[in-house]
Amino acid sequence: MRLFYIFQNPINVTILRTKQAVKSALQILRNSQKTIGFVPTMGALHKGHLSLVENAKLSSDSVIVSIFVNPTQFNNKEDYEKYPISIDEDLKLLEEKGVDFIFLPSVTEMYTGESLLKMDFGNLDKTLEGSFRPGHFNGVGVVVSKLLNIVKPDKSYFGQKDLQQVAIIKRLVNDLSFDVEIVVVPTIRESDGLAMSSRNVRLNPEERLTATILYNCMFFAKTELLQGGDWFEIREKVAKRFYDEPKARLEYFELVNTDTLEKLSTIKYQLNISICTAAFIGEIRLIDNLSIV
Ligand SMILES: Nc1ncnc2c1ncn2[C@@H]1O[C@H](COP(=O)(O)OP(=O)(O)OP(=O)(O)O)[C@@H](O)[C@H]1O
Ligand SMILES: CC(C)(CO)[C@@H](O)C(=O)[O-]
Ligand code: BAL
Repeated sequence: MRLFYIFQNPINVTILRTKQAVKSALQILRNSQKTIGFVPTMGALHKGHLSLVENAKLSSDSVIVSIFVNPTQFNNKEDYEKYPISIDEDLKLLEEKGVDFIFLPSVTEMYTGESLLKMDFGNLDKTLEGSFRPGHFNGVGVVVSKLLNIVKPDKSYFGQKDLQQVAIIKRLVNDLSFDVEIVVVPTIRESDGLAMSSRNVRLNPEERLTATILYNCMFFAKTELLQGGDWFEIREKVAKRFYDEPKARLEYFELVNTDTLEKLSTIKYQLNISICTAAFIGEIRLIDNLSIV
């Protein structure tokens, strides 16, 4: 019985709720030359997040995961209020994965009053998500800067699913000389292609089936492009597929340079190209992207 109990609780994860607690706990590691891998999240964890944790475990001595639903990156009040929260389940999953520390700050621990700092990333935050979620990347830029300053990791892990976020964070880290390596982890998908996302739990069963339209359209477009198809004709066909699906509403479907996010109309003479898309499935807004070349 006792052995069983020990087996069920093999790892001791430490929960840190304040900046000071993070500082003290990680200083001990730094003093003994241990490398620190950091995975920032907003919780409601799934296999996509766990893949970031696995990558961190492989290349860092100690792993810290933050769970913080950052209010300043939500441009839509209802999206913030309905953002899925499953702390108990999250802690269990992270403990099973062998994470060393979980940073679980409150909003008042992260923000004292209104955040006045404004970040401008040029074209990077004006296009794609930036056009539809005003202020979103300012909120992401500020909170990621705060988290990196608090944790001071050697490496920090982000998902390719949020391609624009990756481009912006790389730029942020470079421009502000954060001493951290940004590691980008491929998108983990369900067996039918849907990118794993915390917001997927808000889809009803019918919407969950419809949600495959994002991946299916990107896959269709990629196949046509690689066979020499014209981008604008392909996009017309994609728009029609969305139009014919009453539960889906397309916001954008763009061909872009993966690093600069510059919009493209051909895959000729270029490398590093992705399709990026966002769509509402019912009331739930999902994003995804697919690398072309
Ligand atoms: N399917 C996935 N595969 C790999 N990484 C992912 C995946 N989904 C999210 N991530 C990454 O996990 C980190 C935390 O993301 P976050 O907590 O916002 O989850 P999410 O699933 O993207 O939620 P949502 O998009 O609904 O806000 C980000 O770096 C994000 O890119
Ligand atoms: C990077 C992040 C944790 C900042 O709140 C968030 O944008 C996310 O989960 O992708
Ligand atoms: N991973 C994206 C976070 C957001 O939608 O706010």
